[in-house]
Amino acid sequence: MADTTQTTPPARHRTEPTDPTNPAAPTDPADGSGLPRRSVVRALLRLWPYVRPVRVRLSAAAFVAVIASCLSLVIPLVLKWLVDGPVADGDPGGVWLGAGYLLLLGVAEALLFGLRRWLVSRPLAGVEAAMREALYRHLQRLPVAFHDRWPSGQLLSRGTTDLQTLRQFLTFPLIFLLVNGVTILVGGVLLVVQRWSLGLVLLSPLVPLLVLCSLFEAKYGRAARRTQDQLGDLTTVVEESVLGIRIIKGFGRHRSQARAFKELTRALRTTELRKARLLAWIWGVNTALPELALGAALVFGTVQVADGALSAGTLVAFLSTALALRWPVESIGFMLAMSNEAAAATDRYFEVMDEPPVRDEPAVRDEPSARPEPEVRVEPEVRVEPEVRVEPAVPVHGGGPRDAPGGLRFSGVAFRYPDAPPDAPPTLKDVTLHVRPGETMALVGATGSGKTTLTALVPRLYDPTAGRITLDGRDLATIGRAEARALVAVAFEEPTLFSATAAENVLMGAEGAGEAELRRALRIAQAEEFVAALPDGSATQVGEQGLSLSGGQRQRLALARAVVSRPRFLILDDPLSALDVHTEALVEAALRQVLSSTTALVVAHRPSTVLLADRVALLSDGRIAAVGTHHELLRDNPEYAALMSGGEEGDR
Ligand SMILES: Nc1ncnc2c1ncn2[C@@H]1O[C@H](COP(=O)(O)OP(=O)(O)OP(=O)(O)O)[C@@H](O)[C@H]1O
Repeated sequence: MADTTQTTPPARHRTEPTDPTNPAAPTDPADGSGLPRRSVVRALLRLWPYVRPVRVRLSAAAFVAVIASCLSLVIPLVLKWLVDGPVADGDPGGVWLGAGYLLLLGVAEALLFGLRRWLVSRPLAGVEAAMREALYRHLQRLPVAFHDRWPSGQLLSRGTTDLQTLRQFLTFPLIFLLVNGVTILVGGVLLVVQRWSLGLVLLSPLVPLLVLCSLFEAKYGRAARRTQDQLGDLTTVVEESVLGIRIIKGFGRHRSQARAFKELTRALRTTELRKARLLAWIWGVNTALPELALGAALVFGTVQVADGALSAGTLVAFLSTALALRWPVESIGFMLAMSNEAAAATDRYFEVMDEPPVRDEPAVRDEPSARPEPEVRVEPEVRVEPEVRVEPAVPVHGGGPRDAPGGLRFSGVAFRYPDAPPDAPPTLKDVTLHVRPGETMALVGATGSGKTTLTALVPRLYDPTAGRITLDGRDLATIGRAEARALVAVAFEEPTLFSATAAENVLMGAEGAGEAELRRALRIAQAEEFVAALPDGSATQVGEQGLSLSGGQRQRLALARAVVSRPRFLILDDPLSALDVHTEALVEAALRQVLSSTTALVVAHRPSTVLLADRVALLSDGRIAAVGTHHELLRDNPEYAALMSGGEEGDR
């Protein structure tokens, strides 16, 4: 087989025709797509680890199919015997016997093809399931940065349509390319043996067909890849439209959204039509050239029979063999098309599978020498505001001495998103902050200042690019991700609920937690009452497939999930933003009990949330610009006062 395409692995712009990861990849200028080409066989060979467990069944199915196909070549030989023997001799008994043989051969062929399908159906469905499971498992282990980069539709289409394409390839073209190849070879030998001169006439289109097929394959491969990418883009748009249906309707954007969708479907249709044209072209060529050769052989053979140089039976057998080879030859274009689609699907599948997963092991070993030195990047012209380190006016819950080793400590932490533009400054430049054991620290900053980014470093959703974070004196880089996530619980402003019951959603936060813990967590999050009022209480299905909950109800369930495990460290990213003032006050009162035994970092936008905290840290320009109590910062820090202005009224 010749070549197919491979485009750029990840991409927000899936159908961009360039491959930045491989600028030297050869392209086919004639195609005009600029897409690089890649060996179909090399791509498909990567399926071997998944196909290996079913290799015996697959080989047996191929063997059975080859036998069935070759049986069809025996039929012309029986015909020859029938025409030259019983028919020529006027022997009705012999004719009935011949008809019986033909019927037997036909039935045997049908049974064998049925057996082939039975042999492969179940194991290949298993291969598809195993590949899908492997993809899902791998997606769970890929870093958050990967998911930031990849559109969800591209991942969805890889896990659905691409894997379906692969199963179809393994069920049909993989076996039939072999079967057809063997049938054409055996049939060709039979033709030449029966009458070499006629055989050569019939086989004369072979070389031009091979050349045309390889041309077809190269072009079709690129179109196949493009279609699958466009399908992924389309899936992304559909998914976003469904998830954002309220926004689309609310802003009356359904027309523009429909227009954008139409453009994508048009682009997909254009590529599909290109594929159809290519397929029609190769199908036409694969039919016309052999038919022309067959016509020529028929004329040539008839002349030979008329001259008495050839028996009528031999000509009938010859033509029957030629007709038996029609389908194997005609279908080659179709088989190549499916193989190219499978190769493109394989490439797309392994683009994700080849992404390195996050390893659940410490980034560095717990040796002082192995720890990365905090990289303090302070540009001389940028003045860092001195930290207002004033002892809290209110007593710190369970607080230790000022420089106790425990708690949560950031030392010279810097962070840049992996997909940030190269000239963009890092999101966090030099964050140094100590949240004492048992202390609740509010994190305040202008929008986009990096608060969410900083909190995401604690459960190791991302690792800092420089500097160090310690949990109770232990370097986070020396703690495995699983352990870090057992120590740290998080609740985000955007509460995500899964298609599961309310109880299951909450208990996701603590392995092995029971009913008592569930009740306690729901009580703290002020969710007990509304959960009890759900049709099946905490056993009510919520999330995407379940009952729709209000934003505040979702936030409270997410908060319950964060506190259910009584975490050592709690990270809350503005988790009360959707609550009314009254409920917020109740949640805060209950949270205070939890927070007194937990070291917490709470992103806050409103003074009411800030007042939950013992102290407040102001994040500005990628650094902690000030630390103090709410009132101290209000008094001493104009930036903080500006951020908090307007929210004071009504707060305690
Ligand atoms: N995945 C990402 N890749 C690249 N840049 C990102 C990514 N996520 C966030 N950013 C950028 O990092 C900066 C800080 O974002 P972050 O969400 O941490 O801010 P924030 O202080 O939490 O904002 P807000 O108060 O509005 O929630 C922003 O400029 C944002 O554009």
